[in-house]
Amino acid sequence: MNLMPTLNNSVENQLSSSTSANFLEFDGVAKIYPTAKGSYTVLEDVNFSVKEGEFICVIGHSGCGKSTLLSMVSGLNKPSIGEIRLRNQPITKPGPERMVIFQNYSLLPWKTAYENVYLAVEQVYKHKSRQEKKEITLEHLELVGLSEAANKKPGQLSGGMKQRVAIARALATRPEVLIMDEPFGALDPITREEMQEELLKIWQDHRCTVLMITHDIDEALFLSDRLVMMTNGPAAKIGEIIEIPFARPRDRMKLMENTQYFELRNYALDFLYRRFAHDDALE
Ligand SMILES: Nc1ncnc2c1ncn2[C@@H]1O[C@H](COP(=O)(O)OP(=O)(O)OP(=O)(O)O)[C@@H](O)[C@H]1O
Repeated sequence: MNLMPTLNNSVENQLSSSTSANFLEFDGVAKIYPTAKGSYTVLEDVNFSVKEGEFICVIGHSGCGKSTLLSMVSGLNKPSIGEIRLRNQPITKPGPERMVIFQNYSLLPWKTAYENVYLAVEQVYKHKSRQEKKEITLEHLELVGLSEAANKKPGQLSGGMKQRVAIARALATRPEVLIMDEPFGALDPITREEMQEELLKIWQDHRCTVLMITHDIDEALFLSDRLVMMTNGPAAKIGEIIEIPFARPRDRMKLMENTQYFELRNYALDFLYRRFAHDDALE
């Protein structure tokens, strides 16, 4: 089968076709770190537009600059050249409309699940009453199936439950952009698949824009609308963008019966292991 209608091989085409979307735009972005040995260019000439409500996965070999790229969307890091704009406004600092979820959950270990979520709610909804903030917190713990565990501390929760708390905490602040840096990387394969399905359900209901780093091609094909594949660093760029055409809601078993799924999977594997092979093996 010819993959060409599905694969958008030209970053330039991608740009010209999506500039009208201009929800989130990467415009000539480069990141150069000063090091003891001189300047180190991590990312170079990244141009990319994301539509509102899209689910984007980013894949690439270890060290190519995926986290650096998304940390610039969060505002925790700044481009050295170019800019990233959200609704035409350059991103210069962190903001509650952009929330980040990390692999290691980053929960406060001495606070309960409820308190971890409540703290974020309190920071964003300063004008709301205590009762309203409580309701928002409980609603989001329920959303991720953790009402029963609200009073447990992170040390009493499994990895999947801790990541659910992190998702509840991020979503409770109603972000426009959810940035996820390998959120399920520390989970066992079964919990990981469960979390992917939960995330899709939540995303379908709440419809924020998601940017997610993953090392797992199957995860990317199951979750995303488009898969951004990075070239190797230094000076990594967007190599290719694959449009993932599968209808939603997605059913993992049905996807596995779809020959196009394996064609896309093989295409992505070929990109990573042959065309941009690297010493560090992906999963
Ligand atoms: N503050 C910094 N100063 C200098 N170099 C840095 C700094 N932060 C990151 N780097 C380097 O930038 C490169 C990209 O790092 P980054 O964490 O963005 O990659 P990544 O693709 O997310 O990697 P991984 O998949 O292993 O998490 C790496 O070589 C890293 O060592």
